[in-house]
Amino acid sequence: MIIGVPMEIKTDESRVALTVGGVAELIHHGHTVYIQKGAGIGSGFPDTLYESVGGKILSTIEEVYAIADMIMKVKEPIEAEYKLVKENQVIFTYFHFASSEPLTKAMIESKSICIAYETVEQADRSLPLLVPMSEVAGRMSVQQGAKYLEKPIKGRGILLGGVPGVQPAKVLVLGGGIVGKQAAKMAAGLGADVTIMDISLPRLRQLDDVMAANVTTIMSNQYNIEQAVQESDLIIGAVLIPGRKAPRLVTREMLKLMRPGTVLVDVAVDQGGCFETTKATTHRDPTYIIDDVVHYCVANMPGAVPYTSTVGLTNATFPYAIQLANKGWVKACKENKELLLGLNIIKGDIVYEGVAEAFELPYVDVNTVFENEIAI
Ligand SMILES: NC(=O)C1=CN([C@@H]2O[C@H](COP(=O)(O)OP(=O)(O)OC[C@H]3O[C@@H](n4cnc5c(N)ncnc54)[C@H](O)[C@@H]3O)[C@@H](O)[C@H]2O)C=CC1
Ligand SMILES: CC(=O)C(=O)O
Ligand SMILES: [Mg+2]
Repeated sequence: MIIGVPMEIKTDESRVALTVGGVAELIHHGHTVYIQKGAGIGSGFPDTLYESVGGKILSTIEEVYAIADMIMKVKEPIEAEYKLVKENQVIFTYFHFASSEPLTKAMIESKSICIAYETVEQADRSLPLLVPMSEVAGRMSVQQGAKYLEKPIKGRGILLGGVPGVQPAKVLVLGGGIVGKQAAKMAAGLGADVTIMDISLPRLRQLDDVMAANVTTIMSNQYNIEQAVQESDLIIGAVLIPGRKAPRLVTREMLKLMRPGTVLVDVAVDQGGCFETTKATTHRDPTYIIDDVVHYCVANMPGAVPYTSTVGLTNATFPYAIQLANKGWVKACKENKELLLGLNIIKGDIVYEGVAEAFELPYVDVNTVFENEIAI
């Protein structure tokens, strides 16, 4: 198979979809890998290193899309890339379709096969291709939150851990999954007074068992959230209902109850966000203020630490990529239930229910599509 790795062109996104080791392994299995010039530089992989293991460098993004049977990316195609995606081409990347109707419609029109990292799902319902980036974003959310709590950038002016004789900041984490757990660990490690809310009691039990004494677990409901936001300094949005739009837990009205300078970090922004006032921002211009409340809503947080994120991400994606390359998408997805759940759009049909529901578009059972594929 011919695999293409374009350079990420989302603002300040420096991750790349394959490491040099990954390229070497694909070539070892008989595949050809084209990498766009400079695609790996931000993650520490210069073109010469890719070439040293047999990777082929192409100068432009157009050439990469034109030649490849399968495109491996990190972030969803952005508008400039829509027209480059070809019929029957496999696109293996994060899509977060439920948060973007234009992207969904463009990929339907492209007639490509869209396999979304974020919906590949294991039998225990874990999301193996989201986990490593959620670990990064969870840890980063506290780093960013601490920074934006500083007064010169309009935060409350409070140090997360306080100092002896002074109370620490209060951190509220909405959603106690991967992002939430990592965020709580970091905030607790810095000495903050941390509360995690989740709707899953078993999850709250697990967290209670492993967290430090300065972390409290509370059931997530509208009343508890409304109470907690009033006394929190930093609120981290970390909820997820896989493949669907994030639930809006913090309303615009609730901002009025918060203290001026409260910082909201909405990690769930890539699924539409869990604050009503969330709108996606970029690393270059990461925050905005509404009602004196600082919002940080960067949809590709791990992109800012590509040395860590590229390796973390590709450690997880590579075992699936090699199956897609060796077997082709139909056989790979039929034989691997985890990959099957990654299929979101196939040649114009939406085969992931949450995405169809988000935009009230028709949903097609993936098995019907498979029957047609095999009949061809
Ligand atoms: N902005 C960025 O750069 C990044 C964003 N993310 C996003 O972060 C979000 C969280 O991801 P993970 O932690 O991996 O998901 P996860 O599935 O591990 O955890 C989500 C948690 O939210 C809980 N939840 C669902 N509804 C809730 C509610 N109403 N109240 C409280 N909790 C609720 C679930 O029970 C679950 O424990 C996702 O949208 C993911 O795409 C992940 C990585 C990077
Ligand atoms: C998960 C995701 O969207 C990211 O790592 O950018
Ligand atoms: Mg994202």
